Amino acid sequence: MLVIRPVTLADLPALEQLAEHAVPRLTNLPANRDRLEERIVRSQEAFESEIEYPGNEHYMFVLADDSRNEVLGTATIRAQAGAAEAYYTYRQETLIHASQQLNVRREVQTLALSHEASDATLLCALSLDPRYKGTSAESLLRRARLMFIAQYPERFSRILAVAFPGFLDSQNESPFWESVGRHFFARSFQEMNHIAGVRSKSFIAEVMPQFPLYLPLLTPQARAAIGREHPAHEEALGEMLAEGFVRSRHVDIFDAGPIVKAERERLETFRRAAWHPVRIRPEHALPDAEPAMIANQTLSDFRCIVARYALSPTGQLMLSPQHAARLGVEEGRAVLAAPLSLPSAVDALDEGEM
Ligand SMILES: NC(=[NH2+])NCCC[C@H](N)C(=O)O
Repeated sequence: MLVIRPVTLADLPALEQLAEHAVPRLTNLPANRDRLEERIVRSQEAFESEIEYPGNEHYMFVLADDSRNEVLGTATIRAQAGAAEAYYTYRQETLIHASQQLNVRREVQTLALSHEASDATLLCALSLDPRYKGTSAESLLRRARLMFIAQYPERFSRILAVAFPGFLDSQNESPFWESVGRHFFARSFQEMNHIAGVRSKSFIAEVMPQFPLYLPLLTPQARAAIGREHPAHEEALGEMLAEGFVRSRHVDIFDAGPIVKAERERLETFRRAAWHPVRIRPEHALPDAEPAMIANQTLSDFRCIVARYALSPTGQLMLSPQHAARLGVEEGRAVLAAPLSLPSAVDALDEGEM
């Protein structure tokens, strides 16, 4: 049975595999044993600390098949994207170049370096065993983090954001990086991505251009990549848009991948999540019902599974003994449930942003 739980040190070898096989490689999941070990320890500290407001915590989860003792995926929440160092993005802006004398008026699109997303809580570092791609396990891995945030709102920001890996061409090169970053760091995109994950990021502040970039001066390939996700992340972006995230004006500074964001109360999972007391019933006696994410209420023993959303007439959530055992709940304890299905996505720019 598949379950989401906090990471432990025993998961280190599996995490290394997941980091190595992430497509593309992820800055927040460096394929480096020492860095991963630090991240696990840091996550354990976050789960065990008493926290009143978001700071520099990382909460790292794994998707595990507990019966086979296998780790199939991982995902992280960074409580505050820019808690220790600033979180860098490019913000899409419009400048108007006008001359009354010459009777010209031109709108020019620019990208300006920004730290505006630093306060947001970031959902990041998701990597999944490819055998589970497109299954409910993938949705569980991606969205169980929302079930966790819903339970511990004081630990997170009101604004949630996700930065999707940006477009790479068939040679695995980033056209945006080739047109922008490459002029400042004589390294390939893949090397930079690695350095950003394994070393400190202060080099970004030191070397990235400080002035706005004028889009007409970039290559057409670079312009076309702005706000475009990596082909392997199309469905994931679609799911987050269906969840209620909207595209922001911010994009990644290396590959121009899209950054989506939302006030957490607007997300489907938050709006539809409800507490129910548990009633344990034998598997064969459970009525058919839509699948839901179901989470227990224990911080450092957090568990979230997919099971049927079978409610008794008096509002108890009926679980099989196996499911109850996975969640570590007894009859009468409360669990949080939210439907797994989502309405179809609306792809829009955040209207709150000018
Ligand atoms: N794709 C990347 N590795 N981007 C570089 C890191 C940028 C990121 N927004 C940060 O400040 O941490």
